[in-house]
Amino acid sequence: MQHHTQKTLMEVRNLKVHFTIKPDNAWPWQKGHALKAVDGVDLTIYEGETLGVVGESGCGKSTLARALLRLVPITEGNVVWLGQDLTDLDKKQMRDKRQELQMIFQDPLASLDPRMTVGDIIAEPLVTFHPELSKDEVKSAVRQMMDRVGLLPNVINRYPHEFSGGQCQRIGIARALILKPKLIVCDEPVSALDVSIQAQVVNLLKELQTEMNLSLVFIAHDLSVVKHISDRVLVMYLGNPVELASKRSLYAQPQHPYTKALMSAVPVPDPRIERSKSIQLLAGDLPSPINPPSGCVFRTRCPHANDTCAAQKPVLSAFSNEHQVACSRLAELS
Ligand SMILES: Nc1ncnc2c1ncn2[C@@H]1O[C@H](COP(=O)(O)OP(=O)(O)OP(=O)(O)O)[C@@H](O)[C@H]1O
Repeated sequence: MQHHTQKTLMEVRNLKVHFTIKPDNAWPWQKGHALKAVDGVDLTIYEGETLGVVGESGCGKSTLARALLRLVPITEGNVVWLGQDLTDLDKKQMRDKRQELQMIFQDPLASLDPRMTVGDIIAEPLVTFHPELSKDEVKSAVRQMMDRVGLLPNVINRYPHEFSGGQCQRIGIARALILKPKLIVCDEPVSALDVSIQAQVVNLLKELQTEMNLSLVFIAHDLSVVKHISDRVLVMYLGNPVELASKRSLYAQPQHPYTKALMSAVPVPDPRIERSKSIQLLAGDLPSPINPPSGCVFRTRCPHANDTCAAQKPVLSAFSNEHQVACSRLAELS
């Protein structure tokens, strides 16, 4: 598989993020329980690759994204960045790492400071980490980056509210790239944008990735959005990884019943077909991460679940050398 020859940037080991529920926000039976937003993720991120992360709302994608940059407290496990465990670092050391690890957010306007001009927003990380640079040097770096992401030079003194969602996301991308990071975690960067704009932003990220040898973690709630940009895709369900594979293998032969259901929900020209198919395949509601099902967390919605699934929690295991699946019944079903 292609990535075996690539350098490892990040190694995520048994990562768990559990939130404590504040007594005021909880029903009596929930008190003292943890909300298991991410419950045991193992993952390697290679240099220059794009890893898509997909799952429905609430499955823990955003929490996983934030945990990779330690923007949420990590309950258990490790995030090793270029051989160094980020969970060992103090605040100052972690802040310094932000030069190499950046994030792009879902709501482009909300993530930009409304009182700052575009030029200042993009310059800020550079000014913070490189106080030695002259004003002219900063300005020229900002102009270059603006050009690179498709913003015209004459907008440099404007404010975020004057821009469309797509342009705001370009500003966010320029800001994330100005320090030439190695990894960018993109948390649903196009979900809030018009469908007609989504492809432009995805294509821009892909171009920049190739040009700068960036690695991207690209989060989305449906498989069609990550298909174009990803080298590998991780499918999450209720805080757990259910399938991790090369793009080719995942889309050609999805193995996990949840992934198969997601595939069927990928928009098709006739909306009536899409709806009836996804309902048929994914019956029932998403269980609560406060009280997840025992064993396999997907079993309550899985058409193939049996007693083993209730008793044993499956872990990602090799289906082929480029494809891992967490399903106890894989051998019988595939
Ligand atoms: N700070 C927090 N405190 C308590 N619970 C949280 C917190 N952040 C997230 N959660 C909960 O963790 C679970 C996972 O949330 P997360 O936002 O990671 O999911 P997601 O897959 O990104 O969903 P979405 O697509 O809606 O953003 C949810 O049940 C959510 O309510």
